[in-house]
This record gives sequence, structure tokens and C-alpha cells, in this order.
Amino acid sequence: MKHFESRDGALYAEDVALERIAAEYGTPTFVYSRAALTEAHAAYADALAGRDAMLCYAVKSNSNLAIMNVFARLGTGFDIVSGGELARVIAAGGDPAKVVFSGVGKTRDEMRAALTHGIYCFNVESEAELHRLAEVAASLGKRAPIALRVNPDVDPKTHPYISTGLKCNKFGVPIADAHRIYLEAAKLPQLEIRGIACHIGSQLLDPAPVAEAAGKVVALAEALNRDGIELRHLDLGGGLGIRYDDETVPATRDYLAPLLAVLAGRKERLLLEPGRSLVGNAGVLLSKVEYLKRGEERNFAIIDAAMNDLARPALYDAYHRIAEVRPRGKADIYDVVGPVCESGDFLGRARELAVEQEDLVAIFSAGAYGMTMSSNYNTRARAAEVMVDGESVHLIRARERIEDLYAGERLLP
Ligand SMILES: Cc1ncc(COP(=O)(O)O)c(C=O)c1O
Ligand SMILES: N[C@@H](CCCC[NH3+])C(=O)O
Repeated sequence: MKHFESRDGALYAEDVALERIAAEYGTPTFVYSRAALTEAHAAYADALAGRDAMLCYAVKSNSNLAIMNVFARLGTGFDIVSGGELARVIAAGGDPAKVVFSGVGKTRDEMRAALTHGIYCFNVESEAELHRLAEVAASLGKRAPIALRVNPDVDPKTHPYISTGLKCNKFGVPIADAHRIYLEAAKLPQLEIRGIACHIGSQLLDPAPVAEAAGKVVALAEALNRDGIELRHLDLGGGLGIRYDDETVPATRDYLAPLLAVLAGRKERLLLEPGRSLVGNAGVLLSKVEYLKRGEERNFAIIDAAMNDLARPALYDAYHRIAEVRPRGKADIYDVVGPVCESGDFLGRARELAVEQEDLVAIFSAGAYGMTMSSNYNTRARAAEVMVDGESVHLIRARERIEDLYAGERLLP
């Protein structure tokens, strides 16, 4: 993985030895590369050069303020799914006027906050939400900018848990109903129609389903235009996958090409909401081997990171490459597991590793949906996060302290 490479027998993040980071900040620690973030962003910027387009970084993939701030400085907007994420955008120096707000369960409070901050657009996911939003906007004397999130019933060919654009999924409104709902929205003076939104799933490796969804979105836009509804933008969501193992992942430019071909000649601005493809391979989870344990059937490398730090293997049976920071001794085959009391607490199965107790390992592709999906299960404090920038290391989130985990709890009188 570029920016996380071996030098003289040990792994580095850019120009900093991971051993140095472990010594200074302890383990487990998420280590990010600023250069990797910038490069992933540049791939989108290059692919979209010359087009009217806006990237709205999907905050859910990694919501650390420093990471969001790197993107804000590069000019991105943000795709949020909660009032909490909106607060993060503001704390990270992001521009609310470049925010799109997705999610099926927006509360009145969240709507009020978003309207007060003047976000760019609500991606409305149901008729009920449309009416609630009109009511909240009226109570504030404001107009709410909206797009309808449409569900195009396209199979994105990814893991069923992260597929979002099928009839059976809870997201968006059926595309067949969208025209009627737009006409309804057009009658509500508290709403201002700005666009159409669509996001079909995550970790997509085939550009065809997104292009197919874009075709359906364009057909809807044309039908709306015929009814006098003009749109400022078409939002085709996020979804581009990354390489975790040996997948063939299209370059950003090649992934977007079929989609851009479908949109050729359209005058609306293109919005995209990438998350994983911007941060996924910009981070590793650095961890220490506590014990090597030989079982009758398997050997275990018990490390100090666990499913509470990186849930993806336990949740989706997801593969993350795991490597020794400094290989030594005889290689053996291990199940790499954490200390959590669940048999599902594994980071990798049957991995060849040349490690001894107290050695460091790096779990790759942990930049997206790592820290944001972490938990305190087993009263484990969340990991620290650091960002490497050339030869510098910045602590961007301190390791949690155990006493903070129960600070809000109270004994009975
Ligand atoms: C509405 C929406 N936009 C954007 C994203 C970001 O997706 P990804 O990280 O796959 O780019 C997601 C997550 O799948 C999403 O639900
Ligand atoms: N959390 C998922 C992605 C979900 C995308 C959100 N809609 C993952 O780790 O792959």
C-alpha cells in the first residue's frame, strides 16, 4: 500500500517508522497518511476536471476532525447523516453551504439545526420526511432546499449489508413514485427543489450499476424538466470500492467514466458522496501481539486491537491484510484475534505471520469505517489516532481514558 511501505525491514507511514509511533503513542492506534488522503482526493479532482462538480465527503466513513479538515481545506463539501455529523463539519472548519444531509430518520431537531446553519440540501428519503421538513421550515420562516433520494432498484453487486439501492432496502423512495412526489413537493412553498439524489451501495468495484442508476436518474430529471421542474444538481452518491485483498479496483477516473458518459450534455452540477475511496487506504490500525497461543487445531496471535476497534471482520467477514511491522523468527499460520469475549472477535483468519510476542502488526485498509464503527464493548477505551505528514506525526485523537467511559453513569441513591 503506497504511503505504508517497508524500509530496511520495517513498516513506515510516509517517513515515520510505525515502531516510533507505537513507542510514543502506544497501541492500538489508527495511523493515517495525509499524503494518501490528498492523493485520493486528487484522483477525483482530476477525473472531474472541467466539469461542474462538488465532492461531498461522507463523514460516516471517518469523522475525525483533522481528516475532515484536510478535505475542507481541499474544498470539499460533506455528506452527513446526523446532527452530530453536522456539528463535526462546523468544528472541522467545513462549510455548511456545501453540506448534503442524507438518512432515513432525520429528527425535527436535526432539521432545525441544518436549516439554521443553511446547509446546501436535504436528501429526503420519504414522503413523511418531506412533510415534516416543510413543517419545520415553516416554523423557522425558512425554505428547505431538497433533493429526493430515489431508490433505482439496481443491484450494486456488493455485500448485502452495504447494498442500499434495491427494492428491499429502507433507503430512498421508489424511483417509480418519485415524479409524483416531486410534483407534491413543488406545491409546498416551504420547499425548494434542488436536485435528485441516489446512492446504491458501498465497496462497488463495477462501474456498470452506478451508470445504470445514473441513466434512471437522468430519465427522471428529463421528465421533471418537461413538467417545468428545473434541477441544480444530480447527486450520484458514493460507493467506489478500495483494494483490501487482491480485488481488481478500477482507477477513480475509470470508475467515473461510464457515469460521466451517461451525464454528458446535462447542465446540472454533479455531486458525489465518496467516503471509503477517500480514506480507506489512508489508514492502518497499529497493534501489538500480546500472546501467541498454540491450540490443537489452530494457532492464535492475540493482539491488543479487537472487534471493538475494527468491527468489519466480525460484522461482514471482511478481509483486511495484516502484516508484521518488523518480521522476525519463523513464520507460522495464525488466527489473529482480539481480547474481546466473543468468538467473532477476529481481525483475520489463517494468516501467515513471522512474529513473536510483543511484536507489532499493522492491519491495513482501516481508514474507513474503522474508528467510526468502533465501540467500548468490554469497557475497552477507544484507540488513539495519529496523522503522519512527511516526517511529522500529529496526535489527532487522544486515546480514551477508562474513567471517561463511565463518567456519565450514576450509582443509585
Ligand atoms: C447516502 C450515502 N452516501 C455516501 C456513502 C459513502 O459511501 P462510500 O464510503 O462507499 O463511498 C454512503 C455509505 O454507503 C451513503 O449511505
Ligand atoms: N460500514 C460499511 C459501509 C457502510 C456504508 C454506509 N452506507 C463498511 O464498513 O463497509
